[in-house]
Amino acid sequence: MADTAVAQRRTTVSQLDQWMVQDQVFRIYDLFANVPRAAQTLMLELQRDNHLEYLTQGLKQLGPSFVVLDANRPWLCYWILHSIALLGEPIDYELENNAIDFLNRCQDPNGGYGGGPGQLPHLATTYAAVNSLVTLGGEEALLSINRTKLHTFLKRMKQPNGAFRMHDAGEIDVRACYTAISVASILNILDDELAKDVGNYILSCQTYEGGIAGEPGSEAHGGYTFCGVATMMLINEANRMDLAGLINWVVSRQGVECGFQGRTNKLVDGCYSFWQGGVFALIKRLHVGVPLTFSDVAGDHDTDSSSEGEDTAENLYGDDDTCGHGGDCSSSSHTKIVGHPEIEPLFHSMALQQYILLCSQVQGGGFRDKPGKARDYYHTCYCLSGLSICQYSWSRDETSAPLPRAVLGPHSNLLEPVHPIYNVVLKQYHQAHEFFSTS
Ligand SMILES: CC(C)=CCC/C(C)=C/CC/C(C)=C/COP(=O)(O)OP(=O)(O)O
Ligand SMILES: [Zn+2]
Repeated sequence: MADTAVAQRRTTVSQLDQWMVQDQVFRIYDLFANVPRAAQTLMLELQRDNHLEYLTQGLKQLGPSFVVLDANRPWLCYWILHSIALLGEPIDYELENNAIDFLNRCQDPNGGYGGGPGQLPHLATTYAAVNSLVTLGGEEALLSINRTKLHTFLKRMKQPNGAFRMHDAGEIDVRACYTAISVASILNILDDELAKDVGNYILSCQTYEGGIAGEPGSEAHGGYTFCGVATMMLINEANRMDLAGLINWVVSRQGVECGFQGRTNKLVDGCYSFWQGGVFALIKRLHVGVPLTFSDVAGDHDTDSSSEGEDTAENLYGDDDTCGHGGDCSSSSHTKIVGHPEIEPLFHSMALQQYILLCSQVQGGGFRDKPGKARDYYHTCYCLSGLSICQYSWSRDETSAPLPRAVLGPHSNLLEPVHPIYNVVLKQYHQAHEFFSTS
């Protein structure tokens, strides 16, 4: 009863909020539909220079000794460095050295990374630090990670039920499982002891809705669903999940605003472009889907606007699949995989790019949750990561070139591809993989 009352109250509150967000979003889409073609192109353009400027300023503000006072600094490093890598830009030599030095000082003598020098090692900041160093790449960054001590830290966080704690005496949840297994895997220190029973714990967090919750008995959420699915893939147990239920849940999270919400009856938010969009990239890697119909129907794709010559966002969706104001992005028309050598994504990739570029992108640089909110580095990282996922969502695998028509806006919007399990740029992942396979 109590749960039902909470759910009903949330539905009512959220309905009002949702109308207000939709009003703002649809105003932007109306504006887009009514401005001249040149202005539309400008609106859809990824403001590379401004994003780079915003990101570089952020890195500089962290300073030579990264003196910002909070426990989030390895995260800030990762969000900024990964965003710059997604843009395909190099990092200034001095800033790179500062970052390596700073992260090294966050490393605990007994393994793992804290939020700042001398702070308790924590799995979330360990993940952020390791992904930052993998993103920087090169011997100095990769060799700075004490893998033996890190393995000891991971074993200390391991629980008898198979899950992990975030830190000594900290919370046990799906995030902890993902961050532990992700760093162990990318550093090539994943063994049976670390993997033991973690799959059982993740399975106990898959809810009746089909998504994955942070802990058993909680509500399915995009952030935890990404973590849970990625973990299951890393331990080769993804097929133990209710995949049909999972797909059903995640396809239903893309709304008429074109972006994703994190959970049922909540608001759309740019960061879920990756947390939910990434789940689709993971599912594609599993080569499962509903209904899986592989056939040679090249040329039969409703996102192909090239023959029309009018590349407005609405036209890009074709007649029966509009995802602007009237369309329903969660319609079953998206839940198919067809074609060879491409794969039609299970979500509306063009609609999501529209939300990211028109609603989350801040023209002066950076990305935000939604119109009316301020930009920040977290949303910049996850909007760009989600944008990259979209751009490669039609490619069968990582060796296929991205399809030009899969990229909304000018082709200069194209970002680097990511490895969807770790969320590091693919090239950096391969370098780290090779490095840690031989050392
Ligand atoms: C790798 C790693 C550490 C991943 C973290 C994954 C992640 C984003 C988890 C989400 C946590 C959560 C329940 C947020 C809800 O916030 P909210 O209630 O403000 O947002 P909502 O209304 O959109 O649900
Ligand atoms: Zn967000």
